[in-house]
Amino acid sequence: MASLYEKLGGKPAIETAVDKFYVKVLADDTVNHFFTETDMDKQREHQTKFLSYALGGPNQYSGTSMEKAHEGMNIKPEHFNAIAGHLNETLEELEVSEEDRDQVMEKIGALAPHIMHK
Ligand code: HEM
Repeated sequence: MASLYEKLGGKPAIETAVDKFYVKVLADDTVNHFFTETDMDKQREHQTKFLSYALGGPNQYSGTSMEKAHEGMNIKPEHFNAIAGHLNETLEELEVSEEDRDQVMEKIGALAPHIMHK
C-alpha cells in the first residue's frame, strides 16, 4: 500500500508541508523555546525529517535513535501534544482525510514514550 508520503506527492509535497508546520511551531510559545538554540537550517531539517517520518517516507527512526535525539530536553506531554496538533492542522490544511490523519497521529503517538521525559 502506498504510504501517505507517496500519496501526498513525495519530497516536494513534504517541503510544502514543512513550510506550514514550521510557521506554526515557531509561533507557539509552548514549544518554540526548544528551538531557540537551533539554527534555521537545522530547524528545517528537523521538521523535514519529522514530517517524512510521520508520513511513512524515508528516514524511519528506531525508538533508541529518537531517545538519543531528544536526550536532555525533558519534553513533556503538553509539548508533544502541541507538536502533534500542529502536524494534524498542517495535514488538514493540505486536505488530508481524517482517516489518514488519524493514522499519522497513531504513528507519532507510538514514539511518544521514546521522546518524552528524556
Ligand atoms: C514523533 C515525534 C518526533 C520525531 C519523529 C522527531 C524527530 C527528530 C529527529 C530525527 C531529530 C534529529 C535531527 C538531526 O539531528 O538531524 C530530532 C531532534 C530534535 N527534536 Fe524532535 N522529533 C519529534 C518530537 C519532538 C518534540 C515533541 C520536540 C519539542 C517539543 C522536538 C524537538 C527537537 C529538538 C529541539 C531537536 C534538536 C534540534 C537541534 O538543535 O539540532 N522533537 N527530532
